[in-house]
Amino acid sequence: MTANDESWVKVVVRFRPLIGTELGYNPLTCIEITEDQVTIYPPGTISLTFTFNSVLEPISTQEQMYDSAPRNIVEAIMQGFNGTIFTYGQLSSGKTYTMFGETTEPERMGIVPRMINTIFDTIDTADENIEFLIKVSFCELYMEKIYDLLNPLGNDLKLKNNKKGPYIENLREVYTSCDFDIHELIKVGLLNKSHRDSQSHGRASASHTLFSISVQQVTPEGSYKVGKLYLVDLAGTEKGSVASSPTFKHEQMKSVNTSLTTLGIIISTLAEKTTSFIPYRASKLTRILQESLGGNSKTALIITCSPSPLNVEETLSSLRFGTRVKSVKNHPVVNREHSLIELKGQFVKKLDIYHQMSYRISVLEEKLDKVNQERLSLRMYSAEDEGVKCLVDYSEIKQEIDDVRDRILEQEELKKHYEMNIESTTFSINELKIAEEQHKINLEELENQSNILDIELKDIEHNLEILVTSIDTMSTNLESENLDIESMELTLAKIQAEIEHSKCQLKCLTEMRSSLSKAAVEEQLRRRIREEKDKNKIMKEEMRKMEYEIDLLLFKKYRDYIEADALQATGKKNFEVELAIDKARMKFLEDERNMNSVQKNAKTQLDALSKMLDKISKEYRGLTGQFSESQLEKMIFQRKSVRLEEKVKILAEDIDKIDKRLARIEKVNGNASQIGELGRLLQKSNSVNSSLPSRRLQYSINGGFS
Ligand SMILES: Nc1ncnc2c1ncn2[C@@H]1O[C@H](COP(=O)(O)OP(=O)(O)OP(=O)(O)O)[C@@H](O)[C@H]1O
Repeated sequence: MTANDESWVKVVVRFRPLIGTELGYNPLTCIEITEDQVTIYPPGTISLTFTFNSVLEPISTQEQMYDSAPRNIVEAIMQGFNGTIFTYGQLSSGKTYTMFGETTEPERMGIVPRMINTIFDTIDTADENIEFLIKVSFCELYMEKIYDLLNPLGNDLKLKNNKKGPYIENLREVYTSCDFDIHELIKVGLLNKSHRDSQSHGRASASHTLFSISVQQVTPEGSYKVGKLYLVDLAGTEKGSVASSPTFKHEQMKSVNTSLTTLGIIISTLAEKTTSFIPYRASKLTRILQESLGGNSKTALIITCSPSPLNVEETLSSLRFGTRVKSVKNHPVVNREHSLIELKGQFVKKLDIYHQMSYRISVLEEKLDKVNQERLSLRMYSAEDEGVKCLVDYSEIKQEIDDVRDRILEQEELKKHYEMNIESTTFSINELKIAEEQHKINLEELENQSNILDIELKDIEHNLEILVTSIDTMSTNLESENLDIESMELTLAKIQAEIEHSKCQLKCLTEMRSSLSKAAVEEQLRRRIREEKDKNKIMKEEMRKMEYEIDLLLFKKYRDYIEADALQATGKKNFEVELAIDKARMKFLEDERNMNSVQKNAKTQLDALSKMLDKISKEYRGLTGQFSESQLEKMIFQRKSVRLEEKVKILAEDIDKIDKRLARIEKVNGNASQIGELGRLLQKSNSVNSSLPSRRLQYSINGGFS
């Protein structure tokens, strides 16, 4: 089997040694291997024989397995082909052992570690001018979800398509230049896998693992070829009579079945060639491996089987699957691209051959002309048998000419091909030139933009300086405003103390006023007047009584006078009566005097009280006015203090904003693409800046903020 072999899907069957309960079963095996064939003897029924590219005994070594097909595919990768190696089989049939083996023991190493050695052996012996670029990825497909085994955070990755075909988005691809690194990466990947497997029962058997390595080679002339290899350890097929885990859940089985059934359908469709539609998109596995199945890839399927009659059904099922895969034809081609220098070199060589051929044709044509001339002269002069000889010579030459013509045609074909190549290359060159021109224009534009950006940057720096200065000024203003606020607060406290004092005074006055209210004074006065009037009344009563007594005495006197006249004896009595009258008159006058003085006193007191009342009222009015003034002043100060607080808040916010902008500006300074943003920020900052002095102005004009 060579790398250039035409049908490039190889199927190898590998039987593993007996394990577990198989060792105690009788008969031990139901298989017979003869070279590329295996005959299965199912208990109680007829035997079936299958032929494959290779069938490996249970005692086969890992090296024999690697040499059966994988090695050729790996070598083909180094020639620029794509390749895929699958391991397929029932649960615990030896898929993982075949694919990875035991990486610590060289003899028991599986395909993957051996593949790495082959690649690096080839690199070691290759032309030292060739540059190799190697990248690897390692992922797991479980329940139709893709997990990155080289990145523990790479869960449920998306499968996307680009013009090259399907690819896994965000899958970590590690570039590496030494085999040790790749061995380490595999260890890391397997560790991640076993960690994930331990979190979910049955996952190990229900997941497909995909290891991929791509090798790109670049010559000093610029041509390159790239080969990509997929190594796929498929999930176990559904029924595993020996080791099927009780934890292998229904959903897991369903998912495994979906992908493996799709794989089977695709392989059957490709083998039968009944339709051109291949349902690659039915599962993620087949989508990823599209090129490996019926496409541009050299593919090997390694079917792992148990030799025990206990697993005969699964073994037969796997072998039938392998038979179908065998009929699939892939069409691998080298993924190569020649450099322009190489194409030109080839063209020059072919041109040289063409010129040589043309020269030979002209020589032969000359020869032919000569022969024709000879033949003519022979026809004219020679016998018939001699003519036959000449004709024989002529046919040989003709044959030679025809050959040469064919070769010329071939060369012309080649020439055309190379001309086309050159044409397309020239076209590409022209396109490149156009692209270069465009690139130059873009470059110029970029330079212009860069200049503009430089200017803008300078502007920004300048504005920044202004901004910093204005921030300083604002800070100073803020400080002085803070001082203002402090002094205003002091004044306010004083005023509040005064208001409190005034309130106390007012309270006292109010109390005084209530105790000395006009009504009360009036009432007091009225009472006194009433008392005086009563006294006066009593005195008047007494006076009336006295007048009555006087009248009575006068009457008596008159009567006595009359009687004295008459009697002249009553002269003494008259004198006594006149004396009593004089006394009563004197008392009356005194009482009248007393009453007048009491009235006079009461009036003086009333006047004094009225005056006092007026004075108190005046004082009360003054204090009330003072109190309302204080209240007004307090309100004004309160309003002023609120405004000042608001102003302080605005200033603090402005400073905060400016700080943030400054931080952003610093950030933006290093990134020219964000300069527009910076400009906007700066404008905003400037507007903030410019708005501040106007506020201050307003404040100073109005004696406060409005
Ligand atoms: N060719 C072989 N030589 C020696 N031991 C083998 C061979 N093949 C498989 N084994 C052993 O058989 C057991 C099962 O193999 P392995 O785990 O590779 O099976 P599997 O098909 O990958 O299982 P699963 O489907 O569960 O992933 C392991 O203990 C392994 O070491």
